[in-house]
Amino acid sequence: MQDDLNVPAWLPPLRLALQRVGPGPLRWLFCAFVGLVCVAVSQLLVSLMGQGDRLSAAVIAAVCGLGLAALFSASLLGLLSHLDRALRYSVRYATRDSLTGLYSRRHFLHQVEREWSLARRYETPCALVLIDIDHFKRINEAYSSRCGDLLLREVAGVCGETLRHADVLARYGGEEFMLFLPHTDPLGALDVAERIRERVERMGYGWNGHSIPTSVSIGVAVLKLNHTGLDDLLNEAGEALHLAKADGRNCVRAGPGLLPDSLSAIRG
Ligand SMILES: Nc1nc2c(ncn2[C@@H]2O[C@H](COP(=O)(O)OP(=O)(O)OP(=O)(O)O)[C@@H](O)[C@H]2O)c(=O)[nH]1
Repeated sequence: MQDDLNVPAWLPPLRLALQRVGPGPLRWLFCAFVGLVCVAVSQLLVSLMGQGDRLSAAVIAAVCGLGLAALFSASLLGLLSHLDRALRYSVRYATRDSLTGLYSRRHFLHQVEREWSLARRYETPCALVLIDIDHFKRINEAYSSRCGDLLLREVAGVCGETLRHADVLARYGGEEFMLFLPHTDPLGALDVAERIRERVERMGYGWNGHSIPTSVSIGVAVLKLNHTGLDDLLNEAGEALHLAKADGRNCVRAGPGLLPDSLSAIRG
């Protein structure tokens, strides 16, 4: 899913143009401009005082005018380029988690609230998948929090590996990831969750020569007719995750009423 960048369409071509000119030529342009202004002012003064050659003074003044226009354009491009970069930077930091590069919780909720309303209005299926790394505290304590940080990045990468364009993945909390799947029925959502669980189990994370067995517990919930807000879906995903933890971790559990009992527990 794309960021809401809100960058005007004319900014990128301008930025490209400025990048082509580059900072070095811009500096030379500025020096040339200052030189031209000096010459122009002196020639205009000479011309106004009725001395010297009026034609050459006018030509020099015109050249200076062009130089001024060129410099003004270049400065404007520079300024726009800076603004564009600053805008992209601030959008990225407002919407992304700095460690994993995934969406932040706030941005996720903002995006998903809209998607959830659409799904409810048009009665299309959608699902929430809550993913939590097992025994993460132990890993932090045994191998350092740097090791934990890198593990978070790895798991984020695995979670994002097979997503569709419309799916929304976020770092939801410390060692928790949340995945919203629009247009996805319960079996589809359970399938995605199980694939993520398997991939994490197989990813083979290592730290300083130690192999660290890694697993995730996953709770899955889907939109139901009796849901009145996104919170209902979030709560059900949370409940399913608790079930997965209580059932020994490294497994996927479905939220209440999502599937018949015989199907609601998938063990990895
Ligand atoms: N390295 C690192 N650790 C974090 C980060 N955010 C939260 N944590 C740690 O994650 C740990 C989460 O611990 P718990 O909530 O007990 O979960 P757990 O140890 O995974 O236990 P279960 O979920 O029950 O399997 C805490 O020790 C937090 O300090 C982070 O950004 N980096």
